[in-house]
Amino acid sequence: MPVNEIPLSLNAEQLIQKMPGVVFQFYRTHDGHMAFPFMEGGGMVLTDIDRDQLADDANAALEQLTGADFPKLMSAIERSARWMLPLTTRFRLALSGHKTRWIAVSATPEPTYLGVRWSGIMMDISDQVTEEHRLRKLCNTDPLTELPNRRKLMVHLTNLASLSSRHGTPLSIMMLDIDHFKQLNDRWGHLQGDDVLKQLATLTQSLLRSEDMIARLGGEEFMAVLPLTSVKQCHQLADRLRSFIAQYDFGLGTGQVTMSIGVAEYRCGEPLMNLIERADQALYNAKDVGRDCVCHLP
Ligand SMILES: Nc1nc2c(ncn2[C@@H]2O[C@H](COP(=O)(O)OP(=O)(O)OP(=O)(O)O)[C@@H](O)[C@H]2O)c(=O)[nH]1
Repeated sequence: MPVNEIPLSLNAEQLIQKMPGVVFQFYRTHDGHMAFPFMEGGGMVLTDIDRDQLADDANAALEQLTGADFPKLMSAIERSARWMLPLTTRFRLALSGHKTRWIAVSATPEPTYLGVRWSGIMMDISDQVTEEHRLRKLCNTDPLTELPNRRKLMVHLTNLASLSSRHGTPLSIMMLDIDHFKQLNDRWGHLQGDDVLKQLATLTQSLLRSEDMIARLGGEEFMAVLPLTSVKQCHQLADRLRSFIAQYDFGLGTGQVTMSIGVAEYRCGEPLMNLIERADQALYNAKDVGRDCVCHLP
């Protein structure tokens, strides 16, 4: 039978019931009253929702949205209403007995004498959001040590530098490099080398504050970013870290793994590359004067 002759088994209303999402109309009156006079469909979104209440008054239900999602949704609605632009946003919905679900909204506004009316759809996009989070983590994480990678660190450092410039607060970095790692690999094997990198990641993370970030830049090189820390404090901390590592066993016997560390403090408004180059140069000096030490440029 030709495709255009296949009979429709459902009318529009039945079709909406079978959709994996919700079709709705939403009003916001001039005095801020909100309501969903029409809301039909299938999928998770409608479980648990009192549609009669929403048809009457949606304010109370919307105010229960998780965390920052209520103000975010309200400002998206405001923007859409003001400029008559499509309303496109996402928010979390806590359904009792279920994990919090992510809902995507897409709706078209039109002015009415009462206020603004939107017609649109809502879909449960929780699986898609979980996948997005997984991919984002993958993009920002070093697979061997599970530390943040260079990309994540640079975003973090850029934000902290901007805060430091704005508030005049100190910000320092450490560039850390394992000494003679090639020899360690040659002597104990690459797998043991990998294990040292992993242990080092756990160790340094446990010795730093939770607001500090340590990232693996690649190979045997790491960088730590320390907000609200002067270069003097950073130097002291780096030396404590260095000394702890030099005395740590790593399963190879103490004294087998040492690190050289270069430290530098951010100068208000300077390009980040200058800061990184100073720490790098300090690290180079630390290697030059015999390794297992901390240096900073005068
Ligand atoms: N096991 C292991 N080794 C790595 C990894 N990434 C880089 N390396 C090794 O790290 C070694 C780094 O060697 P070099 O750059 O010569 O530095 P080094 O031997 O530490 O010497 P200095 O830094 O001058 O003290 C190389 O042999 C790399 O193969 C990794 O993920 N796992």
